[in-house]
Amino acid sequence: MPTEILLTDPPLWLTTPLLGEPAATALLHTLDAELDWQRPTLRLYGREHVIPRAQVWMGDPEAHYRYSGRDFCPEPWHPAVAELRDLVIANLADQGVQAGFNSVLLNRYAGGEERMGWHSDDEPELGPDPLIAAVTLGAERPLRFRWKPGAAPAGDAGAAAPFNAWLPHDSLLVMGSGVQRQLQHALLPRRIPGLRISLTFRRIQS
Ligand SMILES: O=C(O)CCC(=O)C(=O)O
Ligand SMILES: [Fe+2]
Repeated sequence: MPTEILLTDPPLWLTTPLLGEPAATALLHTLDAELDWQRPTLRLYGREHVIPRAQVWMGDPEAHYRYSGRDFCPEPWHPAVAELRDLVIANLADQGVQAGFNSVLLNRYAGGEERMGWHSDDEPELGPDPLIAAVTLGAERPLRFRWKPGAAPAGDAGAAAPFNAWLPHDSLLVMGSGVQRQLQHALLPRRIPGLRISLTFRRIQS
């Protein structure tokens, strides 16, 4: 499986394809049809906002998670998601990376206007230095990265600039050690039509 290295320090890389066809497209439709997609409201600066996407939180029963001030209890693993989790773990093992995931946040973007704002996946439950594996199915959109203040690599100005990681259908983006500490990422609205579902596998420490 071809791998494209986006950053070496901290490590950020993209592997495509992951499942191959027709499996990847079949999985997109299975998840779209069979999951109980939720649009919770979040409190931001004292006001309630419906999130601009839909989501499902899934995982082992003990993998509780606080996100934007709310406590999420995971849904049990859908068999297709559990199978994908194991494939991602095997793919990482092939690349010499030991990883275990007890939970996944699934995000469903109905079209280009749906989005996720700037953040790092740095909640305390994830531990000091999480490895997060993000699978994309459906429309190809860019995940935008920007360096946190003081974290950008020294040297030429280009290395410190924000950049896009284009995430094609059936791809695996790995955010390794230091990515959450040094960078933020966002899925910004773009005039790119089509359904996209992402699965960000994580390990919650208990
Ligand atoms: O949809 C994406 O690719 C990004 C999702 C993400 O950043 C997250 O689930 O924390
Ligand atoms: Fe994220």
